[in-house]
Amino acid sequence: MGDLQIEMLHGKDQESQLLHHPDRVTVEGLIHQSLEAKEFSYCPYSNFRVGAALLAHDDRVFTGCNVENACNNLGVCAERNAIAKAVSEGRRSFKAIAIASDLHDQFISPCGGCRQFMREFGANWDVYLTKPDGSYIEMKVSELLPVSFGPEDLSMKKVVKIPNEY
Ligand SMILES: O=c1ccn([C@H]2C[C@H](O)[C@@H](CO)O2)c(=O)[nH]1
Ligand SMILES: [Zn+2]
Repeated sequence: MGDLQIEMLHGKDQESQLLHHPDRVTVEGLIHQSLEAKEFSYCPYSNFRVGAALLAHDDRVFTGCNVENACNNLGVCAERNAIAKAVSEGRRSFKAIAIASDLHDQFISPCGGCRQFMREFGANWDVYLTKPDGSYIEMKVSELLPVSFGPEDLSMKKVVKIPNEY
């Protein structure tokens, strides 16, 4: 590694930087923000609070909580809420998302819809599945949603050309 690169890594968790992961302090901060976001959860139907904190490429953090509805299927998950906030403020590139719930013994696992929503913005970024004590496991979007379908697939070669107008 060149001197310049070493200098750029100065003061950071070098291994994390080399692996293109956020450093430990950043990860812990993001988890803390997901736990805080959980406090705003609106979940009168499930009583299942979820919070998310999404780290964009420019290091801005967007938080989200689940927001339920009397018309049940209109509820939105914490992760999707955070992603929609970020995209609606011009961010489409993400480093990581932390997800928090109140489950005592389990790491919160995102639903299938949220996995697909994350995958829309790339498969190679980090997801931290946490417990309320701040412990976590780290997974890539691609591990949570293997053999995924994404935006690139829409423009792959097809056997027939479907005209725009029928
Ligand atoms: O990863 C998850 C799992 C569940 N929920 C929400 C959806 C619903 O409001 C409640 C119960 O499923 O928790 C999330 O927001 N994120
Ligand atoms: Zn979800």
